[in-house]
Amino acid sequence: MTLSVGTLGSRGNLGEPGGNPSPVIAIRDLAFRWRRGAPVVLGIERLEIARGERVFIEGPSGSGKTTLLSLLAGVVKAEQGSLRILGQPLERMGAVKRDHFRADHVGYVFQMFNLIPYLSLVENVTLPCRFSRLRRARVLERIDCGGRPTRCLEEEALRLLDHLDMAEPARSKRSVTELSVGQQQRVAAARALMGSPEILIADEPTSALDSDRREAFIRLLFRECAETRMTLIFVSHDAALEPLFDRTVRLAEINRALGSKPFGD
Ligand SMILES: Nc1ncnc2c1ncn2[C@@H]1O[C@H](COP(=O)(O)OP(=O)(O)OP(=O)(O)O)[C@@H](O)[C@H]1O
Repeated sequence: MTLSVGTLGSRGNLGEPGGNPSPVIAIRDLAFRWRRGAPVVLGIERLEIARGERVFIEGPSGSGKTTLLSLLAGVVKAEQGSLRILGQPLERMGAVKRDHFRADHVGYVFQMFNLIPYLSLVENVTLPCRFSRLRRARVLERIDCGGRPTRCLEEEALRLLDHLDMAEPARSKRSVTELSVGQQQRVAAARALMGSPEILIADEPTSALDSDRREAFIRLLFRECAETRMTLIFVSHDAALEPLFDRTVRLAEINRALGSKPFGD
């Protein structure tokens, strides 16, 4: 099955200085198995996602949602087919290069948030800028702090936390361990947004929240993504959230490794 691209803009992808409206994510004939000899768990003929699109990934348990996110983030690599992110072929990159690529271009909100308990809220949020010079440079470009980069990073972290209604806990130096689940989630989102990565991936980030707070969180996420036309890939089991998104990708429909859809190894 072929999914069409919603063309939402034309900022040039990496390696395409002409600024063609090429997709931020492009998959062709991809096959992934967790280890050699094991069955293919994800087989996607074609999937394209445009810059700025907000995509809801839906599918039953075991259909490969988290596997797809791991591939998009470059945590794992497909043995067959091609996966281009920002025009770059991830399948041709080694693990170290993929780690750098992820640090520079992908923000990830994990299901369990993965905040670091011995760091302050602001330090948790500025973390991506320790791993990525590009994300750090983007913050420093945006804020003038009189040549004091650490202050710039802290200011940006506080701005993001403020937008996510977390400025007060950050200023009062609350520990990560004292935060509610909803508050931890917002810190995790601020961390993923820090340094404006082109792609934001969120894996079930709302599963611990009640429905009102889920929707409020998503709207906050949308607002931040819209500022830099970030592409949002969002996985959830909650069908009520689906209409908020530009598009839904149904893995049960496109994953040829599932059920009746034969997949030629
Ligand atoms: N690290 C792993 N090693 C081996 N197999 C795995 C691993 N992670 C997932 N799988 C297998 O890959 C398939 C897809 O799993 P995945 O976690 O991507 O599904 P999912 O749609 O995210 O499920 P859920 O909604 O339950 O989180 C399943 O058959 C699963 O058992």
